[in-house]
Parts: sequence; structure tokens; C-alpha cells
Amino acid sequence: MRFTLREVEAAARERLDPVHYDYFAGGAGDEVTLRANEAAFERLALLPHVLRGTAKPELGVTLLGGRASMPVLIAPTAFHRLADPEGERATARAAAAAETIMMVSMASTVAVGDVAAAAPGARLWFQLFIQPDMAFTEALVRRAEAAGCGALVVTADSPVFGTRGRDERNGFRDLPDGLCCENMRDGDRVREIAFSPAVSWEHLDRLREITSLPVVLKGVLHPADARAALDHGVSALFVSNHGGRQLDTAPAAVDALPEIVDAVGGAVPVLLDGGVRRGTDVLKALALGADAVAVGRPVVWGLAADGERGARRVLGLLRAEVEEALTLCGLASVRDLEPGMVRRPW
Ligand SMILES: Cc1cc2nc3c(=O)[nH]c(=O)nc-3n(C[C@H](O)[C@H](O)[C@H](O)COP(=O)(O)O)c2cc1C
Ligand SMILES: CCCCCCCCCCC(=O)C(=O)O
Repeated sequence: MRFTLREVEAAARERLDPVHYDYFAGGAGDEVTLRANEAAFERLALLPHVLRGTAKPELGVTLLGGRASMPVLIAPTAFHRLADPEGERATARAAAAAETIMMVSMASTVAVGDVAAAAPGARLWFQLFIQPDMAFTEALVRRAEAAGCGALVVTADSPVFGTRGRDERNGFRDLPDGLCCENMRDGDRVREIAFSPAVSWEHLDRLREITSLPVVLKGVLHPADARAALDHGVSALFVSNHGGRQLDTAPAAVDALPEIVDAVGGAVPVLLDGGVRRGTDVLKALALGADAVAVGRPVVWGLAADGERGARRVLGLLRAEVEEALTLCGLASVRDLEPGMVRRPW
């Protein structure tokens, strides 16, 4: 039995090909941001209330018209079949069992329609790197719609693919034979994902014209971009530095959160990912104004350690930790968290 996410990661590391472990674990540059994501949560202190007489706390949240049983979602991560033969199918079943939302990566190794078919009842959102070929972007959107996805998560932090030293040193450039980015099929070929600096706010506007799905903008760290995103009609903002895999030395996600929350002023939900490893991290992010958080690597570790069961275990651990931390803070609901409960000790 594994009792913490750290133990799940250790188990995953034992089972994974070391090159694939490095791909999942690694970050860009000197991995400053990668480390900062977790360290920033550790530096924050939670200030609990006492003697409130609260019952079992309420964890559920409503996001973009859909409900999640807890404020912990699954962030989009690529290549789940490197971790488990069932890949994204297993992750989606774990998400369905936990009644939470899974963001399916555009770089999934199972096509989004097959992910949906494998996990009836799963709440899926589709993550999209807008392709400069808007006709192909539109084809991707139609696949996500046909699969029943409830939102598009547009990743805006990747005008180029960040340089990850571990992958360079390991020579990891391609998926092994038999695996590919299944969503990228186009007739009898599989396209490469284009990371293009030409993608702009105009592309986002065009995207909103071709779909009625809500758009979540992922990778926002600058408050001015948060305000621009509202002007461009996004339905939610997703504070993220891509798990420290894009711009190294970008701020830790939780450090960037308060300014984004301030800029958004409650107009749309705010999500956050990066470094969430404990239930107390979830409480800190929610207290600072996030409506929910997402986890990337922890779910991959669960999958690699024990397939669907491992992914369920990770979500179960986080749920139990959130519940316990809320009780210890004297709160009846995740909605009761407020900024005054987070302190920066010195
Ligand atoms: C192995 C891996 C693959 C990822 N693939 C994607 C992706 O396809 N699309 C995307 O928007 N973000 C991707 N991300 C970033 C995650 O969505 C998320 O922002 C990050 O993992 C959160 O940090 P955490 O791993 O500390 O929870 C990936 C991250 C990892 C670790
Ligand atoms: C290192 C192998 C090349 C991968 C090209 C496709 C990557 C898909 C995007 C995954 C991602 O966002 C990530 O952080 O990794």
C-alpha cells in the first residue's frame, strides 16, 4: 500500500523505462520552475480555525456547468501509454470513478473518441495546441465535440516546445514503434504537433467562432494576459507554467495566482496546476482564489505504478487529504476557504 504521492512516484520510477521516467518527471532549462512549484506550496502556511463544530466537509465544485466531486482535476499530460498499456483509457476510468474531470491531451496515445468510449460517464475536456492550419484545428475540435468533451483547454504557453535537458541527453525525440499521437491522424498519415509562435489572440477568436464549447485558457501567468483573455471571451483561466516544462524561471504557479485572481475579479473561474502534491496544497490554492486545481505528474505516476488502480489511488489519496485538512481547518466546505487562512511565515 502506498500512503503518499511520493511513494507512488517511487513505485512508478521502479517500473518505468528510465528515459520515459525522465520525460514525465523533467522540466525545462535548469528546472528552477519545476522545483519552485512544489517549494512555493511548502513555504505557505495554513492558519486553521478551531471549535467550529463542522460535520464532514463538502468537497464538490461546479465548473463550466459540470460538477466535480472534489476540487482536484486531472491536468492534460501526453503519452499515457508509455506508463500503462491501457493509457488514457485507464486514466479516464479512474477519473469517472472519482467523479472528477479529466483533460485529455491533444498528444494522447489513445484517440479522444476512444478515451470517451472506454469510460462511460467520464467528464472529459479536450486540451488543444491551436494549430496554424486552422482547418486541421477545426477537425480536432469536431473530434472533441463528437467525443462529448465539455470544454476546450487551449494551451497558450507553448509557442515553441521547451527544451528539456533530460530528453536531450537521453535522445528522447519520438514515441516507440506502435504508439503515436492518435488525435493527429489525418487520412493515412499522422501529423506532427506544430508549436507555433504565429498563434495569436486572433486564432483564439477564430476558435471561439467555430465552436460553442467553453474555452479554458491554460498557461496564463501575467495579469495583463488574464485581462486580455476576458476581453477575448474565455470561459475560464488556467494558471500554469506547464509543470516547469516551458519557460524556466517563470514563477511558481501558486505565487502567480493572487495577481491573476485579482485581475479576473470573479468574472470567470480560475484553475491552477503545478506542484500540487498534498491536500494542504489544494487548500492553499483555493484559499488564494482558485476554484479548483489540477494534477499532472501524480496521475501519471499512479498509472505507471498500478494502471487504473494506481490512478484511482492517487485521486483517492488527494481526496482524503483534502477532507482531513478541511476538517483540521474547521471548515464545512471548500467554499469557506479565504485568503486570510494563508500566511507567508518568515
Ligand atoms: C509528462 C507531461 C506531459 C504534459 N503534456 C501536456 C500536454 O500535452 N498539454 C498541456 O497543455 N500540458 C501538458 N503538460 C503540462 C500539464 O498539463 C500540467 O500543466 C503540469 O503537469 C502541472 O504540473 P504537475 O505535474 O506538477 O502537476 C504535461 C506535463 C507533463 C509532466
Ligand atoms: C520529446 C518528444 C517529442 C514530443 C512532441 C510532442 C509533445 C506533445 C506535448 C506534450 C507536452 O506538452 C509536454 O510538456 O511534454
